[in-house]
Amino acid sequence: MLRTTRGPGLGPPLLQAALGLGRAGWHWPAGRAASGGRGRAWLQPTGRETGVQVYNSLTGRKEPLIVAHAEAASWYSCGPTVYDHAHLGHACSYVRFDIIRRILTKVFGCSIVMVMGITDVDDKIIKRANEMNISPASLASLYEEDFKQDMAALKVLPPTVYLRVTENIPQIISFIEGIIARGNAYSTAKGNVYFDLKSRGDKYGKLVGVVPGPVGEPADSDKRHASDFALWKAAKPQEVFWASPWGPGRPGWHIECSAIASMVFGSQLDIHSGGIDLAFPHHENEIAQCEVFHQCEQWGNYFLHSGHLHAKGKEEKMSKSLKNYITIKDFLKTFSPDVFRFFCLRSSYRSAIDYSDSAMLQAQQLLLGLGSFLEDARAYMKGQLACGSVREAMLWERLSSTKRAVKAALADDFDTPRVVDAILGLAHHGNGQLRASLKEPEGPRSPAVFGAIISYFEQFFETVGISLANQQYVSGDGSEATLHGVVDELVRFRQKVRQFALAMPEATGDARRQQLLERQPLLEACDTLRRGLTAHGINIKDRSSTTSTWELLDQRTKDQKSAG
Ligand SMILES: Nc1ncnc2c1ncn2[C@@H]1O[C@H](COP(=O)(O)OP(=O)(O)OP(=O)(O)O)[C@@H](O)[C@H]1O
Ligand SMILES: [Zn+2]
Repeated sequence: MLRTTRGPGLGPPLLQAALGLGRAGWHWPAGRAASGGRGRAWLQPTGRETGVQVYNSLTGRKEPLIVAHAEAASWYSCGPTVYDHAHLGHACSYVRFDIIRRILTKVFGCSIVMVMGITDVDDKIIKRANEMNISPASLASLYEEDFKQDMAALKVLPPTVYLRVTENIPQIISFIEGIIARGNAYSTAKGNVYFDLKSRGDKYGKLVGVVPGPVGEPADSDKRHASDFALWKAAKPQEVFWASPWGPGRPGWHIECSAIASMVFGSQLDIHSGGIDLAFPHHENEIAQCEVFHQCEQWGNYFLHSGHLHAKGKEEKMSKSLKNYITIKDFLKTFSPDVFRFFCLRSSYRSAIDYSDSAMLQAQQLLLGLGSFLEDARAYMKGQLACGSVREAMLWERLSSTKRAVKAALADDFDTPRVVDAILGLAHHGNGQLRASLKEPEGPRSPAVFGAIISYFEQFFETVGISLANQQYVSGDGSEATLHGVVDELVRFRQKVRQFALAMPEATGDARRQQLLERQPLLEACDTLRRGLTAHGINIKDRSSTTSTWELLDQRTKDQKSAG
C-alpha cells in the first residue's frame, strides 16, 4: 500500500490546514454538526440509485449516489485558469476524477454529461500577458490548447463540452442581474457588484461551515461588508473589459462557474468536482449564488473534492506560485501516463498524496509485473510455457472473489487502493501457479482459467484507462501488423539458431569441446540480437532451449532497459 501523508476527509481542522486557514479572517462555528452544514440538512435527491456510496462534502460523510435522470448524470467540473503550463497537481485532480467518471460509466452504467468551465480571463492571466507583451486572449488560448494536449497525453477523457468564460459574458451578466433582482447583491458607484453575504443569513457555509469574519480589505474598498465577494469587477486602466449595466469590467471568479453550470443544467446539478482548495470559498460562493438565483433549496447535490498532490515531505500543495511544481510535459519525458494513473489509483482520490520519483518507480515496477504476468499467462495458454498441473479450482475461486471485492470497493467511494490490492493479489496467485506448473512439466493443463484472468485484467485496466503493453495490439494503419510479422520471423530464425547452438553435440572428447567452442559465437550473436532489439522496444524472452517469445515495451520502459 502506498503511504499517504494526510488522511481523507474534509473536517474543519483538515480543511483549515489545507487552505492555510485558522489564522485571522475565518472561524468555524462551535459545535457544528457532522452533516448538513450551518444552515440546513442535506436533502437526499430522488432519481436513479447508482449503487455507489460517495463521500459528499456537503454532509461530511458517505451518501448513496442518486442521480436525478436515469439517462445521464449532470457533472460540473471547475476547469483550469489558463495562464501557464499545467503541473502534476492539476494532473492529479483531473486524472483522479477521470478514473471516477470512467468507473461510474463503465462499472455502474451511469452515463455522464460533463461540463468544464475554462477561466480564460483573470488577474493572473492579465499579469502574465502584460509581462509577455501579448494580449490576455492570446495567452489564454495558448495555454488552453496546451492544457487540452496535456490532458489528452494523460488519457483524461475530454468533458462533453468546454465552456470559456469570455464566450459567455452576456449570460454571466444576466446571472448577476438575477441575483441583484432577488436582493442578494448590490452595485457600487465605482462600477463593482458584490454578493451581499449578510442577506444569505446562516444559509451561507453549508458546504464547509466557514463563516467569514473580518478580512484585511484595502482602505478604498467599496464593499458594504468586508466579507462580501465580487460578482463583477470594474475595469482598471489598461485592463481588458466588457460593457455591462454597471460600466466596463469583467466577471469575478465564482460567478463564472455558477452561470456556466446553470446555462447547461439549470437549477439542478448532480455532481460538482474540484480540488480541495476549491471547497472554500469558491464552491461555497457558487452555492450561495446559484441557490439565490434559482431560488432553490439545494442546487448541487454532491460535492466531490480531491486531495492535494504535495512535493514529498512538504506541507504545501504543488503549485505554480510556490514554484515547487513539475510540469506534466516534463514528467511524461520520464514516465508513461499509465504509471501516473496507477500511482493515482494506489491512493484514495480524497487523500493528500506525496509526489516522489521512488513512488513513481514503484508504480512502474508493479505495472511491469502485471504486464509480464499477462504475457506469461498468454504464453502458457499457447503452450509456450512448460506445461504442468495448476490448482485450477482455486484460481477460478480467486478470480470470482476478486471480481466481487473490486466491485464492492469501487462502490464504496471509489476505494481504488483496495481495488489495486485485490488485483495484485490475483496476479500473485496466478504467477504462483505458473511457477508451480514449470516445476512439474507433465500433467493436465488449465489454459481457460488463465484466459479468464487475462480477459478480466484487460477489461479492468481498460476501464480505468491504463494500457498494459500488449503485443497482440495492432494499430489501424497496418504498420504494427507488419512490424509484428517481421519480428515473428526474426524471433523464429533466432530460435532455430539458438536451438542448434544449445543442442548437445554427438561427438565426445576433444571433438565435442571443439564443436561447443565453434557454436559459442552463435549464442553470443543471439544475445546481441536480443539486447539490440530491446533498444527498439522489443523484449525477447527465452522460455526454454526451444521456445522464445517476445513483447513490445513502451517507450519509457525501453529507454530504461537499454540504459540499464
Ligand atoms: N497540487 C495540487 N494537487 C491537487 N489538485 C490541484 C493542485 N493544484 C491545483 N489543483 C486543482 O487543479 C484544478 C485547477 O486549478 P487552477 O487552474 O485553479 O490552479 P491553481 O490551484 O491556481 O494552481 P496554481 O496554484 O499552481 O496556480 C483545481 O481543481 C485545483 O484544485
Ligand atoms: Zn469553479
